[in-house]
Amino acid sequence: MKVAVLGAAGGIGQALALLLKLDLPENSELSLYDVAPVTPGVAKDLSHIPTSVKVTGFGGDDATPALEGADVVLISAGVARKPGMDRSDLFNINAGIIKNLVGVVAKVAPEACIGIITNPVNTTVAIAAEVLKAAGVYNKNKLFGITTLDVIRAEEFIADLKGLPAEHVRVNVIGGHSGTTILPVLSQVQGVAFTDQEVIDLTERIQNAGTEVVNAKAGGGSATLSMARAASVFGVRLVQALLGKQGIIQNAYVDGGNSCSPFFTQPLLLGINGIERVLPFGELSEFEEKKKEEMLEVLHNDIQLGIDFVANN
Ligand SMILES: NC(=O)c1ccc[n+]([C@@H]2O[C@H](COP(=O)([O-])OP(=O)(O)OC[C@H]3O[C@@H](n4cnc5c(N)ncnc54)[C@H](O)[C@@H]3O)[C@@H](O)[C@H]2O)c1
Ligand SMILES: O=C(O)C[C@H](O)C(=O)O
Repeated sequence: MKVAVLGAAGGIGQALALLLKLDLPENSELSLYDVAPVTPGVAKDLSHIPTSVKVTGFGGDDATPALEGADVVLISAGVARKPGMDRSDLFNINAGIIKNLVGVVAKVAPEACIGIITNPVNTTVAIAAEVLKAAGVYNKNKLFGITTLDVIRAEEFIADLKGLPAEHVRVNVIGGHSGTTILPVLSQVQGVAFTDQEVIDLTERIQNAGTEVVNAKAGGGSATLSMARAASVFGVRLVQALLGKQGIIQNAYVDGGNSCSPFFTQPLLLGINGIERVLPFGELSEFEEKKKEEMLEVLHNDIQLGIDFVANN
């Protein structure tokens, strides 16, 4: 399997490349691309780590050589937030980046699974879908918004609050990836009881965790190391499923035929062709059902913004 990382010289990209070099299945190929000229050097640096994962790197304006033969494409190319910004403020710059890069993927690696990291994810995934549709190569089972960071954050926050090993906590996070569209389904967490106030506080903290990091980095960007971990978990599990490993369930933001939204984050059974089955997100508490209904207008508007962007550009 060949995995390409687009945006590979960035804060997420370099850390993600390191983790994939270490964690991808034996004899996988890792291809790095970024407009930054340092990218071949990032690959050379990683190539000195003794694993069977072979790394190549490409800089400049053309992603084509990095995408040749790619089975999975992970995209973190784009700008990150500064304090005072919402993820939607990144749209004006990142929309064009995603449109252009996915256009190259459509030409060079039309069968690849695509994982979008670049914000605003609620919108950039819709942009990617429209670009792939226009190229005649759209496969809804192979396009993912990577929202795994919300899941690992929820697991850590709950473990910390309840004094549990984070490795033993599993949380289903649904919706999208911005503010109130991020909905952790705390009522489904096994073996843990929450007071009503804990549910309110935890939900808000998980929804605002990105901003927590942006503010703490004081203008130095947004989450990179935790995102690299999240994206590497997603990427490695997707590759394992593509290679035939059974029973891999992963939440991601997808065109899953959910009646509540054209794109929605929910549990997925992964398989050799990407999404094998979209799984139900299960029963929600009254609080969660209310939060879900409240977020849908924002989510729908975010998605429409992406559709309109491709239609008009
Ligand atoms: N999905 C999530 O949960 C999540 C989490 C954290 C960050 N993000 C998003 O990921 C993106 C990247 O964040 P970062 O901290 O790595 O930013 P960064 O600025 O450190 O890195 C971005 C990289 O993209 C590259 N780039 C820009 N335009 C490009 C193009 N056209 N082709 C190829 N490469 C290009 C830049 O050269 C840079 O190396 C941001 O949009 C951020 O909001 C998403
Ligand atoms: O918050 C951001 O801008 C980055 C990312 O979406 C996050 O959740 O950390």
